Amino acid sequence: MPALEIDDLRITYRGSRGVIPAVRGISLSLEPGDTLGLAGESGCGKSTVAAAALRLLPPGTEVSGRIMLGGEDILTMSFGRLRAVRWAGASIVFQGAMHSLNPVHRIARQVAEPIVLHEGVSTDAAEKRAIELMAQVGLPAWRARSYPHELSGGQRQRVMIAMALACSPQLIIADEATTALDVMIQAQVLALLEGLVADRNIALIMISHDLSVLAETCARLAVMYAGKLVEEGPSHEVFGHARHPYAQALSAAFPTVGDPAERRNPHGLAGDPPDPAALPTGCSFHPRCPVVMDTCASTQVELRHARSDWQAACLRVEPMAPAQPAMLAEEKHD
Ligand SMILES: Nc1ncnc2c1ncn2[C@@H]1O[C@H](COP(=O)(O)OP(=O)(O)OP(=O)(O)O)[C@@H](O)[C@H]1O
Repeated sequence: MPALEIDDLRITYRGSRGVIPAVRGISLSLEPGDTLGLAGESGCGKSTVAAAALRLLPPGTEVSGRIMLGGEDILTMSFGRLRAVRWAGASIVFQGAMHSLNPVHRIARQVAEPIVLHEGVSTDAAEKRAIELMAQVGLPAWRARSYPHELSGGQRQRVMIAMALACSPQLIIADEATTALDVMIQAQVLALLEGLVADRNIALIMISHDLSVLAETCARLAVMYAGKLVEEGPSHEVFGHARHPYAQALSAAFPTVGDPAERRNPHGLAGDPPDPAALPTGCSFHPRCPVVMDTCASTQVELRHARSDWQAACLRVEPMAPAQPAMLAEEKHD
């Protein structure tokens, strides 16, 4: 059973800024142990997808489609079940989550909190587990008695990862979890997270605007633009050999993992992403596309398979030929 299955997810915010269709029909599937990097410029809807996966969107937000976490429907489950699923079924490490540690409580107590809440064990037993978890994320036992302000940024982010792992979820979403850290520490924390999820067969979605970091950590990459996926495939193909011109531009903007000196204009493109409340017609990327064609302004392009494991939403991508009837007959015969 997939750890997470998202099917035709659509999310619209309604508020003082008007109607904002932030996510416009996204489908994703992750088996246990799968790692997926979700990339795209600011405002393309990455965090909205993450928040939806745990039903953390603001009240009044319109959501349609289906989000199945380990076979359970997140969008329709009761609040009681939802409380049980958060931390224990899936957990999110947000950008700057390290600032959300409670300054007046010692570290061990905070890591122990979800364990007490979800597993009903005593505080002492949970703190013992917390210290074991801290060792697994590379923090010495004596740090258990520290307060958050006594830890460096990297150490606090390790604490957040320990909390995310505490109740053995089947899915972890890391949303720009290491962006605030310096490059060396970022690499250490990412390697740690990668190892921990692999050991435990946890599915991981890692969100970043930096495609090179995602390609290093995740087996597959998905690139979002204006609320839609524009490309999805194996990391070693999408990073460096992308089919969609937007994914190509993102790859070119982050050519080398973790080397800020090599980073060119992070957009690598003229202009900005469109206002989600006033999207261009046809392909949303066409006004910025370096290889735009006349038909792009009038044609909505959905993801098409360039290969069985690789999809891109661009008219220039030659769709894979459909399987021949003779081959199908042979498969049936087998
Ligand atoms: N609570 C909200 N109310 C109204 N609009 C929102 C809300 N949260 C996000 N948005 C809008 O939805 C769109 C998608 O935002 P989202 O934060 O998901 O993008 P993102 O790709 O994660 O960007 P970033 O990398 O900057 O976090 C943006 O236009 C954003 O302004």
